[in-house]
Amino acid sequence: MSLRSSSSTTISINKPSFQQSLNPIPPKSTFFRPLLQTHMANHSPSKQFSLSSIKAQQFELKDGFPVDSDTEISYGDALKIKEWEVQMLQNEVAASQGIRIRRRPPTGPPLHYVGPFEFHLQNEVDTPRNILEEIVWQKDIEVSQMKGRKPLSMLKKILDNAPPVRDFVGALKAANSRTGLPGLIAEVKKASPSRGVLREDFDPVQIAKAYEKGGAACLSVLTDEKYFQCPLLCKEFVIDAWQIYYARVKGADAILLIAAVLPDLDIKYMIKICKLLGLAALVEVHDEREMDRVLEIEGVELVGINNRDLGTFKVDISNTKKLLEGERGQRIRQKGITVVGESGLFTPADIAYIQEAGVKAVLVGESIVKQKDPTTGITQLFGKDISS
Ligand SMILES: O=C(O)c1ccccc1NCC(=O)[C@H](O)[C@H](O)COP(=O)(O)O
Repeated sequence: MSLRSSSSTTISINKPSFQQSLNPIPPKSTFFRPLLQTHMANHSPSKQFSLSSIKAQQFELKDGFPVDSDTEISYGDALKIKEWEVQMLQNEVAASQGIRIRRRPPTGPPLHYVGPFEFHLQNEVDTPRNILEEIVWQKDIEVSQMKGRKPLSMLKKILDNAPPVRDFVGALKAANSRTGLPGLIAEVKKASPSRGVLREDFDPVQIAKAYEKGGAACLSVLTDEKYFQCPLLCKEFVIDAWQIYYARVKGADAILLIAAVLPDLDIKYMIKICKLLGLAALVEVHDEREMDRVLEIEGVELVGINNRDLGTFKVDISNTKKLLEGERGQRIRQKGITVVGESGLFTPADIAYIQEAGVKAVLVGESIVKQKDPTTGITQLFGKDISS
């Protein structure tokens, strides 16, 4: 749409400027409620715009620069601007915590709009900067659509029909005590953004059964119907509390929370929901700053150190060691946190290396899912049979 100022300069706002694939429906700000509520209380449209004659700050261009003017715009547009501002505020808060992944803007930013924040080039704002950001923006659309089909109220009604939660952390600890090796979370995945297709003949049930036979303590899969004895991690890009309920309804026993994506308040809130539902939360970090943030959050029992940088795909297993060294490592042990070493583990030497660093569990995908027989793949990975 466009606004026409008194000097008849046309200024476009809310232009559908996203990549086509990212723009089928208007997303909603569903999360970060405390912040959003505070922000909306201070900036509520009802405070700034009357319903009958809605006035908003607007801009005409003079010598190419925006100039405030008092003109009428629709209530809907005013709300869209607010929603966009709140989203930008969320990104600002996340950035202050070192989170480089931004949440998808609710609409294209108004061109030349100067709100509480200043914007620069349009492309900086409406184009994902790396694969993880793209995944998260796509997830926003997916979750909005799924929530439309299965609202939270509906999920809550069928929550009791879900199978009982199995003890995810307990299973890892038990495997560690039994074998003297890190408990294995075996990942069922057909492909990944960094490695492409890993297995053409992909039968998730057969692979999961082979993992179980090979001695996996837990399984990591995309949310699916439950077929297995092992506790299941729903390996998802969780950005909305709704996904946690959905995972539980589908039989998950644990979910993944990625610190590179979620601000502290979101992680705290989601951990509370996990506890309410009896789920374990695997909180994933990649660097020291993320680890330090997570160590400040109460109730974290399971931390995954991802050796893969999800922005660049670079894998370095010494990352696990680095994050478990010195005072930080001591703090983790004092807190009784179970640490999972994730990604890039291919050989018994790799397992020994990160076990030495202090992990009690590992999350492994590629090296075992690619094997013709994943059961044998597990034995080869650990250098011995860990099934009994
Ligand atoms: O694996 C990817 O390419 C990837 C890209 C973007 C986001 C997440 C991604 N993977 C998730 C994981 O971290 C791994 O699936 C998991 O840790 C197992 O790793 P691996 O044993 O190296 O398959």
